[in-house]
Amino acid sequence: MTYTSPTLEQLRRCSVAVDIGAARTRVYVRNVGVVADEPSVAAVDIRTGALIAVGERAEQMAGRTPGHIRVARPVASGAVVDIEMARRMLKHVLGDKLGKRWRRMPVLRAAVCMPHGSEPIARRAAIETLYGLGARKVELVDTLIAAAVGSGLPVEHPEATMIVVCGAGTTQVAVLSLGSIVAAETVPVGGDAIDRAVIQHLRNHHELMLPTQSVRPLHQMLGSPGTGGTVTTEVYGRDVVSGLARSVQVETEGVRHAMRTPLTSVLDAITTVLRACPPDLVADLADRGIMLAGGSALMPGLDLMLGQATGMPVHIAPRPDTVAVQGLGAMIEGRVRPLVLDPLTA
Ligand SMILES: Nc1ncnc2c1ncn2[C@@H]1O[C@H](COP(=O)(O)OP(=O)(O)OP(=O)(O)O)[C@@H](O)[C@H]1O
Repeated sequence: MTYTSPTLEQLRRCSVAVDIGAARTRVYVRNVGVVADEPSVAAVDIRTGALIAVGERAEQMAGRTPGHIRVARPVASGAVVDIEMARRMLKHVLGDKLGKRWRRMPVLRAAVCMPHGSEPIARRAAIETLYGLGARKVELVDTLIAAAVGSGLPVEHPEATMIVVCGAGTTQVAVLSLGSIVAAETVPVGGDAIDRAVIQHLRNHHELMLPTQSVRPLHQMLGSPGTGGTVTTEVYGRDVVSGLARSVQVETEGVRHAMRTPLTSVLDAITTVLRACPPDLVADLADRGIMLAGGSALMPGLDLMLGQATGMPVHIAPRPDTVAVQGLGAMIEGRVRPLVLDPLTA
C-alpha cells in the first residue's frame, strides 16, 4: 500500500495536530498551541478495566503499583500497539487539559505525524486511534518533515538540510531539499536504548541495579572528553544479589563506552543517508551541519559526540522535544508557505 503526503491545503483543514510517541504524546490545537505534552502511559485497574490515571500521574505509578493495577504503554517504537488504550489515554489527557472546551470541540480532521518508513499497519493504527476520538479524516505527515519545519529549517529552499530526530525508541535521519526528503533512514535506537546500555553496564560490571531516576545524571559522561587517566564517579543503586542499597565507584570511560555502543547505528544511519545524496547537497551540509531534534537531543554531550564522529557542525533545535508537533501545528495553521514549482513559460 502506498500513501501520498497530504497537501498543505488539506492540512489547513485540520483542527488538531498529534504526535503519539513511545515516550510522550503531544497535541497541538489550531490557533491555541500545544495543549498537552504527557507521557504515553495509562494505569488501568485490571479487575474492572477502569482507567486510574493517564500521563504524568500514571508514569509516576510505574513500578510502584499493587497487583491489580497495570501500567500500560500503548505506543512502542513510534507505533500505536494498543489502539483502544491509546484512544482512552488521549481522550483523558485532552479531557484533563481542556475540560469542557474539549467536549465542545469537534475533531473532524486531525493531522498526525508518523515515523519515516512506518509500516502500513502502524499507519492504520494511528488512523484508527484518531477515528476513535471522533475524527472523520486523518492526515499522516512524515515526522521528519514536521520536525524540520518545527526546527525552522528552510525545507522548501533548493539547498540541503539534514535533520536527526532522536526520540525514545527510534532515531530518524534525513536530508531534505525543495520541500521533500532526498534520503532518509530510521533505526530502532533512541534514548531508551542508551539508558538500557547504562543499566546493563552497571549490572554486568558492578552487580548494581540502577534506579531509573539515577540514569539521567550519568548522561553527562557521554560528552565528557577522555583525559587519558582514570576518572571515577560514585553511583548509588541496589546490590543485584543481596538487594541492599550500596554505592560503587564507576569508571567514566566504561559508562561512556556503553552509551556510545547503541549510538553506532545512529552514526551508520547518518553515513548511509549522506552516501545516498548527490555530492552538491553533501557540500551544502558540510557548512550548514546537522539539526538535532527529539527529546534525546537534550542528552548532554550527544551533539558533541555526533559532531566529533561526523566532522560536521551539530545544532540543537529550540525545544527539540516538541519540534514535530510544533511543525505540524505550523502546517495546520497555514504558517508554512507552499513551494510552487510551476513549469516555466517559453
Ligand atoms: N533532559 C533530558 N536529558 C536526557 N534525555 C532526555 C531528556 N529529556 C528527554 N530525554 C529522552 O528523550 C526521549 C524521549 O524523546 P521524545 O519525547 O522525542 O520521544 P518520543 O517522540 O515519545 O519517542 P519516539 O520518537 O521514539 O516515538 C527519552 O528517551 C528521554 O529519556
